[in-house]
Amino acid sequence: MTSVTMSQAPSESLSATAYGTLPPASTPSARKPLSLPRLREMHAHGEKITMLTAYDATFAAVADAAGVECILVGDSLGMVCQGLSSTVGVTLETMRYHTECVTRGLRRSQGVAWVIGDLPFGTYHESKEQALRSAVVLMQAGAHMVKLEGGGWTTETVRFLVERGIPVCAHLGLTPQTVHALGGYRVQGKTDESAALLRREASALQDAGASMLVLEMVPAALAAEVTQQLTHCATIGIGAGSGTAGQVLVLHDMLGMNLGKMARFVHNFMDGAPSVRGAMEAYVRAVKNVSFPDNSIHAW
Ligand SMILES: Nc1nc(=O)c2c([nH]1)NC[C@@H]1CN(c3ccc(C(=O)N[C@@H](CCC(=O)O)C(=O)O)cc3)CN21
Ligand SMILES: CC(C)C(=O)C(=O)O
Ligand SMILES: [Mg+2]
Repeated sequence: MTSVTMSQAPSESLSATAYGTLPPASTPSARKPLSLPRLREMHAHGEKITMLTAYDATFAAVADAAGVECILVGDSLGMVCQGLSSTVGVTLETMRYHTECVTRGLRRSQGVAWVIGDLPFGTYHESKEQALRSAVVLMQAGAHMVKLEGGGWTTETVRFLVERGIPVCAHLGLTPQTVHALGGYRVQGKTDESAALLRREASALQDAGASMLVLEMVPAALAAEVTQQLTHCATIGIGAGSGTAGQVLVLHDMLGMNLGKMARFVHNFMDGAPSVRGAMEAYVRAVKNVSFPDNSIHAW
């Protein structure tokens, strides 16, 4: 009893000084902020990592309050918010603007989510120096980490950013920024050769210092294998089955809202949920207890 009082009193006064009055300890916003050490701990303990996209202040605050640990300001906003037919047309200025909206919402709601800014097409392709300049724009907008798409050719860039204190999330499998080279939004890593290449690239990205790796639209067995192979980099799946260290979905998709047809890996969490926050809480529960994704429905 004494130890509880002793350990709570100093942290309460410290928090009150730094952040003003905190909500009661039972509210989600009283959770510990996610950090790279906390991420490593979750990964090591096999606790699933939850991620959703968000593009504005209110949705970010609600997702955080629902217990979503990571918020990805995805360049999918080009398709979802701007009505583009791919993510290729999204600019760094647009990503900076939405990253600021999200981080402002989290600041005002005392949210603790880990914010990942998606580097858009063409802003990290030229050189590692260009990538650093682009990453700095998103970090100064409040992101904690940047994400970039691609395999071997990005490893030098990943190392350059990580050495300079910028946490990096890599992205393999279906990389939407290269949709025109891939010939559509198709499953990747189906052949022995492409699966072997993906395994090699995943290892190289981990060695370069990436602490997360999105695996998009790859067979569940391959994603599970890569997840086991990476001990220092947490895989985050989307259309990659239930064997990854965490999951991500596009916000509008999981709320049942889409301009075209839904991808197979999507589940509408508004089904049976009383509110948007309830749907997000259902998503967090389903990812944590590994009931989403269902490999017989949502994966390849
Ligand atoms: N709303 C939204 N959700 C996403 O998941 C998403 C975006 N936008 N924009 C960026 C990329 C593009 N993504 C996409 C887009 C289309 C399919 C799709 O049409 N999938 C079909 C066909 C699969 C196939 O041909 O093999 C499917 O049934 O899943 C999948 C992922 C994923 N990302
Ligand atoms: C689908 C996720 C991984 C993404 O990159 C985005 O939303 O832009
Ligand atoms: Mg993206």
